[in-house]
Amino acid sequence: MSDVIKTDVLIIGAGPCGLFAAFELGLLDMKAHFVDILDKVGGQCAELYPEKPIYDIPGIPQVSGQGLTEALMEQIKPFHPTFHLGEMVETVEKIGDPAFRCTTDTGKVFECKVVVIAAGGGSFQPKRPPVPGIEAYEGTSVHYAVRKMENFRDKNVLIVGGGDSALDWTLNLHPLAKRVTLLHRRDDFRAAPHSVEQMRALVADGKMDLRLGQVTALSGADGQLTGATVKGNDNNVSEIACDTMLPFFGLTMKLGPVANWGIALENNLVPVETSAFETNVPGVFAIGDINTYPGKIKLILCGFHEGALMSQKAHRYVYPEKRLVFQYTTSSSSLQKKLGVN
Ligand SMILES: Cc1cc2nc3c(=O)[nH]c(=O)nc-3n(C[C@H](O)[C@H](O)[C@H](O)COP(=O)(O)OP(=O)(O)OC[C@H]3O[C@@H](n4cnc5c(N)ncnc54)[C@H](O)[C@@H]3O)c2cc1C
Repeated sequence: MSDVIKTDVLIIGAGPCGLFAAFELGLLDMKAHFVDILDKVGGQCAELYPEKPIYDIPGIPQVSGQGLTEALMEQIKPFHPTFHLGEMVETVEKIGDPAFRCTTDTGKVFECKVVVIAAGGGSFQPKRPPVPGIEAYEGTSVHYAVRKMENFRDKNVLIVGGGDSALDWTLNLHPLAKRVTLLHRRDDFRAAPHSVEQMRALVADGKMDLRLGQVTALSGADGQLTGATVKGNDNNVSEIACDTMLPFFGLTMKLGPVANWGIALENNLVPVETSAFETNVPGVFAIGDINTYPGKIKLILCGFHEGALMSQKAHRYVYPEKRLVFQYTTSSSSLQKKLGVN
């Protein structure tokens, strides 16, 4: 077993509600670690609408999804939360009263007093392209994310898609890979225009290939890809030699492993009581889009409120011997000291 990471609170999901919870926990001296399946923080705000303006964050008339994420990161800085990105919490196991052991898909192990499920709509999961038999190559030759660029050195890489991820990885991997081919179903890309221009310049210089069409079959053996059959827009069928394929067809949200943690669920949401947003398992809380209770609305501001109330109850589990005295940040010198604003 890898070294166990001990923390007061493990927050599963670094969306806006999880991020703000670290602030409320920090004010009450609780240290938080985050795990998020995405390789960035901000949840839906950063992944689904980074540039769209949000108009209903209290006191902020207008802020973009990315702007809100950055502001929340700035706000929680004094509490130095630790982020484990690109990892999914797979198991949550009760080991005390309350105490939990949580493991991720990369084998990290956490032990904590309190678990905060801030998993939004669940885990963002890559959409699988409709290619027969693709499952046999997943994890060996077909990858839906680039965790380590070095793994693609000297590979014959086929990147499929026409959005930002496809274009970004085309540009990032082409200096490293033996050859990169970008395949998209039409000669029209949804990615940032300057990335598209850079890609076209590389194609013009003969440094990479661009093909139009769709993958209809894969060839190889024992999980090792050797080629992809492509039906071109002109209906011609051809073979692209490749040992690695990276399809970027977007993300869907699935509840994922939350369903296996022994927590009561209701229509794929986690029912909570509304004084602290605790689940049916004492010490496990659910805040933000993942929870449900009478009157729930899926707004970021509701998740912020839930994080504040959750922290009060979490304090009882982390510091059972300490009495909590309510304080305002405006007037408490002790809170201001924690925030470094004295
Ligand atoms: C287009 C659009 C516009 C919107 N506009 C507004 C608006 O104007 N105002 C407003 O208030 N709300 C708006 N919303 C809703 C708002 O974005 C959500 O309410 C908010 O993001 C919920 O935050 P969260 O922290 O609960 O979850 P999320 O933002 O969904 O984040 C959850 C995180 O948990 C991670 N995760 C899930 N399962 C696991 C696991 N097992 N292990 C590790 N990580 C995991 C996910 O990867 C994700 O990053 C909008 C949503 C969309 C899609």
